[in-house]
Amino acid sequence: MPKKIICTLDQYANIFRHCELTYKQFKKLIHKKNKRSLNQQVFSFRCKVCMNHRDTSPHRRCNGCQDLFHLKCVDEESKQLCSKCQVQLQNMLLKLQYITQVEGDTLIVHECKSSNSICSVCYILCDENQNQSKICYRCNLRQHVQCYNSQNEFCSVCDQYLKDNLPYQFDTIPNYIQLWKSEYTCQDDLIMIDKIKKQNRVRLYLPKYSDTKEQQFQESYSLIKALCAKSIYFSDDLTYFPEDSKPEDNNAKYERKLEDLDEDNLKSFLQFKEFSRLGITPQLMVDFHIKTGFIAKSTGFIKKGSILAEYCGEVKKWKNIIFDQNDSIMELLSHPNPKKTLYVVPEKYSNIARFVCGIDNKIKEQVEIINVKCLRVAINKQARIIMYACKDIQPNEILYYDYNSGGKYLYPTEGYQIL
Ligand SMILES: C[S@@+](CC[C@H](N)C(=O)[O-])C[C@H]1O[C@@H](n2cnc3c(N)ncnc32)[C@H](O)[C@@H]1O
Repeated sequence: MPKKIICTLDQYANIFRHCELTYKQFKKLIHKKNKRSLNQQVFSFRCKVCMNHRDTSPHRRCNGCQDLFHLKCVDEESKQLCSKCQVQLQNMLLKLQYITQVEGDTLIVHECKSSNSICSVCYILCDENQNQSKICYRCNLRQHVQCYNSQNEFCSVCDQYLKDNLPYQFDTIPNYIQLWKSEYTCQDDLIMIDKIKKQNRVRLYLPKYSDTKEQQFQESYSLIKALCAKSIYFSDDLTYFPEDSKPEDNNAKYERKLEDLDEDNLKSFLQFKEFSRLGITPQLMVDFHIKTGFIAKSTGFIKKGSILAEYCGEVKKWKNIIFDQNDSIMELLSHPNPKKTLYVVPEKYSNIARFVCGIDNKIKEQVEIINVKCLRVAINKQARIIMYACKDIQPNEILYYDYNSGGKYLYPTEGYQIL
């Protein structure tokens, strides 16, 4: 029988604040998990909690995830950890030693190891075996169904956080995403260096954009919300953290197969970038699906050949992605020396492209629904990836792309399904 400890709610709160041993275990665990991406985070001087503020008010590094946060953005008593790690710590402590129950204003803590969790909203035990709880897609914590905001993919705490922190007007979105910009994101001028005589095999068009500001706002907002939920900053260009790669590593001469973008296609792409860099998407939005998480789908008719997005994220060499858990890796530049082959890894910086659903190309029905393809091109002598509609796309269609179309099977798609 597990040992029972009875304590008041105040004492309960203290258990989670002052359990030194488990706190250290937690720190070690999180530290291990983040060791690889630690250097990278040194460069992202953004508050982990409010995300969008770059002011120089007092800040510190979280002892858990090592990200920076403003002191003003966390509780007085818990200055060692950012708010996300605090909740994780609470749940982890619980999993290690306690199950709690509230009876009146008294809390009963059962001392035992358990796979159960407390609800991150009401702090009362959730039984994972009964279908009465859900996991929030932002904080990854479990909540009772009644504590969850059922209208939404997020728990009520995260939902409120996003409502309070995200822009609520279309005109404020470009300024908002400016705050997310990294100094390592390469926003180069796209210029036509040489006239390309040979036309590209695919004709790219500037897509149609929604007619009303309200609709455009819904689209951009859905993207920003999904990015924020996954702690990804918006970025519409490739990002080169010095410890991962340098822009010079992306030299199109290493890969002969890359096409230079012809004059008409470059023109369409330039026009497209003027909008997309401001966070304005073509008629696309990010929705949520219970089975796959976030998905990109159309909000209007999209003509075959329309540009949908540039595939953006951090650029990494093979050796830096080998142990990567990222689920959206895409090859950028195939180098004769495989160690120098470059990949786009949208882990911290990306755009709508990383929400495009994958398919399992061993299943015929799934291949048939592909409506997005990529054109891998050379612009300013650097490799870039442009996603475009490979067929007409009807309103409300989910976008599907074969992430293994390069034939290297880097991307696990077993068990994938059509939604
Ligand atoms: C490129 S990301 C797509 C965005 C992702 N859904 C998210 O919420 O961040 C790829 C991941 O989405 C999920 N996914 C995408 N397409 C899927 C499909 N057709 N069936 C099942 N899972 C899919 C898988 O978890 C995969 O690792």
